[in-house]
Amino acid sequence: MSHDPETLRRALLAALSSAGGDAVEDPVASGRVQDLTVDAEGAVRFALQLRAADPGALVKQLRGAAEAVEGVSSVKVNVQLPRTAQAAPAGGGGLKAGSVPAPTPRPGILADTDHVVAVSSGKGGVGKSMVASNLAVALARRGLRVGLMDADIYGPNIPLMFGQNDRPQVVGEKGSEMIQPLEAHGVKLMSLGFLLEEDQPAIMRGPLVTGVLKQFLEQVAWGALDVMVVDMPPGTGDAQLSLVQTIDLDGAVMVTTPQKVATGDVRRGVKMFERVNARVLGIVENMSGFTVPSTGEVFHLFGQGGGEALASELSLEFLGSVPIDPAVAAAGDAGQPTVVSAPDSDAAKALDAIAARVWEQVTA
Ligand SMILES: Nc1ncnc2c1ncn2[C@@H]1O[C@H](COP(=O)(O)OP(=O)(O)OP(=O)(O)O)[C@@H](O)[C@H]1O
Repeated sequence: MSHDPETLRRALLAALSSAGGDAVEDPVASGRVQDLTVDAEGAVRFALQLRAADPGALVKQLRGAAEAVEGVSSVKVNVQLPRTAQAAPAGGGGLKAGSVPAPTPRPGILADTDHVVAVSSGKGGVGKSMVASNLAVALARRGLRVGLMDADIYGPNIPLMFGQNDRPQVVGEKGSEMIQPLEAHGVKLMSLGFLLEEDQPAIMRGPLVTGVLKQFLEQVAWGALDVMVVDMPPGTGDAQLSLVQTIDLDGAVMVTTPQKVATGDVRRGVKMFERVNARVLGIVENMSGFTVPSTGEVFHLFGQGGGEALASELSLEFLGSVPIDPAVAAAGDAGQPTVVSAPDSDAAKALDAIAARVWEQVTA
């Protein structure tokens, strides 16, 4: 049965108006639902401007209400997060002239994923997996459909950070089986760590790495996602380069610590992304300083300001800094990313603001 787009539009606006319930001001009347379009096939798109006070489930509720309208075949919500003071852009706005690839439909791999963001670092141990995990969970808590792929197959940390070590299920007919991602804290997860024995090291050569990851991307039943976060292998070698070429990124977040040596590695990482025309969204400085809880005194154990200086030198956006916080390490070990385990900590607030800014950048 075909539906007149204008009738459908009216039905949609009515459904969206009341979808948030009493706790939320009517999202249509308040002008936060924008650019609603319906095509002849019943494919619906609209933008939703979130506010800081909105419940995390609001996007889901609105999407569900739209999907329930008769005649609607699919729903895409372009979620716009509230601006955060902490994540105000600095430096050159994150873009290098000429390095932005034209937006192209994602062919085959991740066809149902709107945006793909890689989290990368020039070297190991700087907190890349920690940033990737918290980024994914922070975005999921704002109602987005989020996937997290642990592509750090040399040391897959994501299962530990999410407290997950079950083996994923394989579903579907013989010959077209798909791996079902696990889910924790609202994020769909896949990691080579789920498929390896605990003490089995994942030592592979470059081409094998790419093969395994490509298979991951093709054979995992991710479903429709607003954003996929990819925890990249550390370093800037061939494996990383070919992975970047395989996944058609929206952009990369570079994680560094404040030391000089670490910023040198990031420089190489940024060059790698530029070589394949992938956009670098900006730089996150992790382990920026330690505040003594009893005195408030701050110790810059690993130096100070390296990430910000590097961002400005490379004309990249400085996305924010995450302090050293024992709660961050404890959260990782306890299987709960910090934005869940200690949401009021400075580290969690910084990570949440970074997530909001990253989303703003990929949807701008
Ligand atoms: N801001 C922080 N405060 C305290 N501990 C942190 C912080 N950031 C990271 N850590 C801890 O440092 C360790 C390394 O972090 P993580 O595994 O995220 O780094 P990585 O760059 O992904 O490392 P690898 O290269 O091994 O994958 C973890 O134990 C993590 O909990």
